[in-house]
Amino acid sequence: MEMAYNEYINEYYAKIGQFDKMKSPFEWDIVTRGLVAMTIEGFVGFFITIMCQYNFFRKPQRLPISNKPIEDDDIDVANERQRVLRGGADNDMLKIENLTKVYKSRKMGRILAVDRLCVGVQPGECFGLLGVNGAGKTTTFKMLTGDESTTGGEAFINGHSILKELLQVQQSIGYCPQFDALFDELTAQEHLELYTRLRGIPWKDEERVVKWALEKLELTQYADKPAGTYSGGNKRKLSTAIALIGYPSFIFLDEPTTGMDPKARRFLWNLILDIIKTGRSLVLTSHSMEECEALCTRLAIMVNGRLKCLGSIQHLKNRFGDGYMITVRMKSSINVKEVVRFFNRNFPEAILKERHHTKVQYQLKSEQVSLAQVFSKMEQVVDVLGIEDYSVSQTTLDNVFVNFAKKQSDNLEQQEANPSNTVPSPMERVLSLLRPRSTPTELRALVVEEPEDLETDDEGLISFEEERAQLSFNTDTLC
Ligand SMILES: Nc1ncnc2c1ncn2[C@@H]1O[C@H](COP(=O)(O)OP(=O)(O)OP(=O)(O)O)[C@@H](O)[C@H]1O
Repeated sequence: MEMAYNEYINEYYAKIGQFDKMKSPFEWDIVTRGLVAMTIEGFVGFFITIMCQYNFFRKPQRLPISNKPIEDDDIDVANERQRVLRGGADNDMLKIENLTKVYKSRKMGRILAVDRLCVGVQPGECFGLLGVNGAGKTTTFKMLTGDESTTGGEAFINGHSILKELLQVQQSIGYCPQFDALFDELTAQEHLELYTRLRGIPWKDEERVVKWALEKLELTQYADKPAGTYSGGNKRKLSTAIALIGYPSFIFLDEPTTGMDPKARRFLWNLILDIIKTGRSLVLTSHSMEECEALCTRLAIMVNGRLKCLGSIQHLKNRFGDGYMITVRMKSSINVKEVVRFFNRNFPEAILKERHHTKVQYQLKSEQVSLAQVFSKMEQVVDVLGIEDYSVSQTTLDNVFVNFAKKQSDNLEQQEANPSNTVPSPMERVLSLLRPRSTPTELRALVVEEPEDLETDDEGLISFEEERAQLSFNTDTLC
């Protein structure tokens, strides 16, 4: 603007013949001043960015975590923990040892997002990480990919530590984040070119790799359109294509098929199956049980940051969902009580799973009653109880998931129930300094037995419960 204005004034002076008043655009107060300021700003900004990247300003505090078994762990989860901690997973592509993350936020207080996660993923495995919203899946991914710092524990990808060799880890992984990290103005072609260069793919191979990725994800027709104009499904495809660039040996896909149409979804599933066949490994999060059934060789369900069950799909169904689900739909809600009474009398072992306006659902173990008995008893009362229709099905992965999902506590609910977590007024802050600190809600439940002597420094062998107690007294220093 200043150059243009100066040019305009110069033209005027030239017209009236006052050539001595004309100024060069490079004079200090016209452009040079701005250029110098921008140069300094550029260097300072770059320096600050580098310092932030390497956590120069604030080193995340880490907690030593004991390798003791956790009492209420499920048997499969406990076995996996033992396998990992005793070195049985040393040859796995991914080894996670007691990975823990505590977030500290002004509004919510401290949140234990991931709690002592232990798991190993073998070569050629597609491992599914399931859980309701807020269970801690994305946080786990972020820690493994270096997006977030870890509060405790360690993980190895391809034998490289995420704490000490993050660069090597990042070179061997592909990551499709939950929210598309795309530049709206760049086209698919430009995105892929950018990532092939970041991945260090030789210039001569760039064109071939980009073409391969575009074709593999069926994005060729959108190659030259800006990503900002893509549909949700196509954005996911592009994010997945970016994750596959450079033939990474380990791939993290965070809800990759969200928003994709059924055809595109199946296409991606086939692609994932092809990847596994090449001996590479994959960790996947999804809210689609159908997807997990189609892809996952093993899966785990996460609740409140902890693994609640782990194993192959068939194993989980056998352990947690064995039996039948009987769904009864009534003509009117008046008969619901009658149906409940009928079940209590005839199938006393049946567990009431759901009860709605005109619908009830019961679960029955298959060894408790045969299918023939179920049908014969139901047929006798269809008309008497005013049953519109009923169905008997084997329990699905959905049922298993819903059972666990019910156990997830909602942080927001806790937050509302605990007014001490809300933002305090300045006066309250001053008063709180005079009061002894209380344990925040999220961690209070876990601080079951407070250690008698918190000062004990047992060379890093402090138990996790003690560590949590310490944590509660040490609010300000946590990252
Ligand atoms: N940056 C953050 N600061 C504070 N709390 C956070 C932050 N990120 C996540 N959380 C909290 O950590 C917990 C786990 O969140 P996370 O995003 O890992 O869940 P998720 O299982 O991936 O859920 P979704 O299925 O919705 O993606 C939640 O309670 C969430 O509120």
